[in-house]
Amino acid sequence: MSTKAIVIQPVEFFTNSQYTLKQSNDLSLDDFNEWMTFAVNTKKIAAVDKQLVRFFLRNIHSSLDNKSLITLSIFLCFISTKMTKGNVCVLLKESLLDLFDDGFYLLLPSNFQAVINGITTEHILRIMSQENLAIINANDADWLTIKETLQEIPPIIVVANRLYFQRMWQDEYTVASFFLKDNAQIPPDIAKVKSILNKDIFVNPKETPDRQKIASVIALRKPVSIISGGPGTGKTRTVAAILLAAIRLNADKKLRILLAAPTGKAAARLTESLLEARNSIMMSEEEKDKLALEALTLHRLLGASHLGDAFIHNKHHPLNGDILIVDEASMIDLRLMAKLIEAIPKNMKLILLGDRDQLSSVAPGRVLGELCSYGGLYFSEEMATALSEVLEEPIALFYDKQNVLNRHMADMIGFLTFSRRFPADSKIGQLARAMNNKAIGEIATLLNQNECQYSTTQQQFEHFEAPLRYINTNSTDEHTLIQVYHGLLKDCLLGFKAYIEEAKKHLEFIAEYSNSGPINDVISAFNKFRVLCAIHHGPYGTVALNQAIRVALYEAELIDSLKETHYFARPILITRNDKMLGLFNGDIGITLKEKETGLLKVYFKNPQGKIVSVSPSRLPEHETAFAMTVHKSQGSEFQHTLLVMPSEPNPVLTKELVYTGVTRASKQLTLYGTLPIIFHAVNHQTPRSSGLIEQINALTELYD
Ligand SMILES: Nc1ncnc2c1ncn2[C@@H]1O[C@H](COP(=O)(O)OP(=O)(O)OP(=O)(O)O)[C@@H](O)[C@H]1O
Repeated sequence: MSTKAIVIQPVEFFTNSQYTLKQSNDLSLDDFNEWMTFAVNTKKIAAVDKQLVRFFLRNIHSSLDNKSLITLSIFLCFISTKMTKGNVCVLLKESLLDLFDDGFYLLLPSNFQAVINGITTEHILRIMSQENLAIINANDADWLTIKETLQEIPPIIVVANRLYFQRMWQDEYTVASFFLKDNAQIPPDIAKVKSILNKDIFVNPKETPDRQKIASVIALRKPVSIISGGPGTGKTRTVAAILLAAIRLNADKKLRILLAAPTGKAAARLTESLLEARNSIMMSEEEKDKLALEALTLHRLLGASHLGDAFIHNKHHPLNGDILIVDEASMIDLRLMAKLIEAIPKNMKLILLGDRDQLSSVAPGRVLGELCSYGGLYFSEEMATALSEVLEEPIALFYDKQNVLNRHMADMIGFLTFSRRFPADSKIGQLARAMNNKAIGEIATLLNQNECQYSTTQQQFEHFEAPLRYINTNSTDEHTLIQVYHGLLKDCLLGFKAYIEEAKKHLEFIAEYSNSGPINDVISAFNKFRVLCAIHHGPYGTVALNQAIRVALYEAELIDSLKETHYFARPILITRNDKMLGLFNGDIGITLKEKETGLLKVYFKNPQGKIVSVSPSRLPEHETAFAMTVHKSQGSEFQHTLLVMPSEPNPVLTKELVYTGVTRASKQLTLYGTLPIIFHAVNHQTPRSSGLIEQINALTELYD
């Protein structure tokens, strides 16, 4: 590798342009529209927020006065911004001033701030109700009982203090009622379950009680179940056990088993892990063949059409199968969960797998996390009896009547807690657990003990091979900051070197994309190391780092182009679905040269393990992927993850984000950041408003 100096590129920072306040006491709706246009252009609100306000105002029929129209517009704009931030509903407060306290108020020019002064939320809701834009209900039960009689449902629904867009409420209702559906499936004989699970499947448990066995009994007995656990806690192994037990319980019929995950990468990992899991359980060759299953993306499973967001499989045309396993369920947003649920026939068993502590979906909802809040080590009397029968442990261990929060829900949730990937002495595991528990002192001790210093002789941070490295980026000294950036780029060079050398080694062999062996090797080499950032912008964001890594690779003569947009070994991250090409948001491809033509092609491995190639000019929206956001890394893991935190606090910094970033590392984690920023993140949880729990509770009361 060349020892030439690394050139650090200037970093672009987001600059705010100014909005000129119109000096008028007689504000009109046009003025608010003008402000919204400015706010969209300066990325203070999304274009969809503006469109939504205009859409609603078109449906106003009476002649509201100017002030009411402006106030209503501001309110609508506010609720739209909340929904675009991932909330399913808005939790209402008494006055608009209180309601807007999360920063929206400060976005507004002072003239508009003055307009909403003293206005109560009730006043706005009354206007919306009069205009037939909203229906107001005192509580969930009210709404559930009158829902059936309504001919036309207005676009906004208010239940107790929660305001929804109608579609969101409907999706939440679909999800809530699905999880409470009657058990139309007859649970298998518990004695048979016991003999099957205890024979070869679960031997020598690593913990007492054996939570993998508990989760298996739950999944075999309930039509819908959730298995949540951190990395390496045996979710896939438990699924293999459940499927094998189901096959043995149904020896007389051919079970139709479906596997799916939200992204292509997660689907490919599920296929691979399940194939691997078969080797850790004693089974016949015939049973092994039955478990050689291929996972699909959820979109493919449901049959995404080339037009619009409708699916081929829905309540009128449900899926065909007996058991459906969906992995990485924390990534499923409310909308997709509702669509999935609608496509599930009555006799199909659904098992959701995921890690409740990971980042939620980008779109509204935190479905898995919320559902998991019902789980624990307590069950209804019926389930507790079944469990103690199979586990041969006293019932008192599992059944404490006082603790049953909601027996319908608790009975379908199994938590796995023993991580085989991160045993007690694993530093990555210790850090992840400390972050999850918000154990600030423990985090500080772990990071301080593993802090690495810059070696001026080697011009890099020491101990590149260590399992946990912390590099403190906190400094006001320019020289130190430059050194940190140098060290960071040197780490990137060391991390990506093996991948680029692998790509170069095969340069002559990649004759065509059907020759998948070498391409697989290059993709695997790339997947061993990754830079993850919390954000896009700033010196420690993906944009600046991708640019700087490219320059560093060029300076080290690992890549030979600095000018062209597309270049040999450029990793590509797809950011927009292209159904025609079969490429989806989150897919990663590698730019290589086709030997025969000498042309660059981007090679992707699809969830079925096939290599597909696309000319760079035909790629849908994409970015460089040396550095990517933690959000985009969900469902993947890398041997060595280099996690880079920003130097300033940011609303995206949450406990779920750092936990997800840290747990993407399977063997080595290098963390660039500062303790105050890491503590700031750990102390913030993803703020998402939803009424899923309230709806489930209200429905439980109705059903009971
Ligand atoms: N009961 C068990 N007996 C033996 N090995 C097990 C058992 N449970 C899990 N393992 C092993 O532990 C490792 C992790 O298990 P698994 O892949 O099922 O975890 P996971 O929770 O699905 O991981 P991921 O976070 O990658 O999704 C695998 O090598 C698996 O074979």
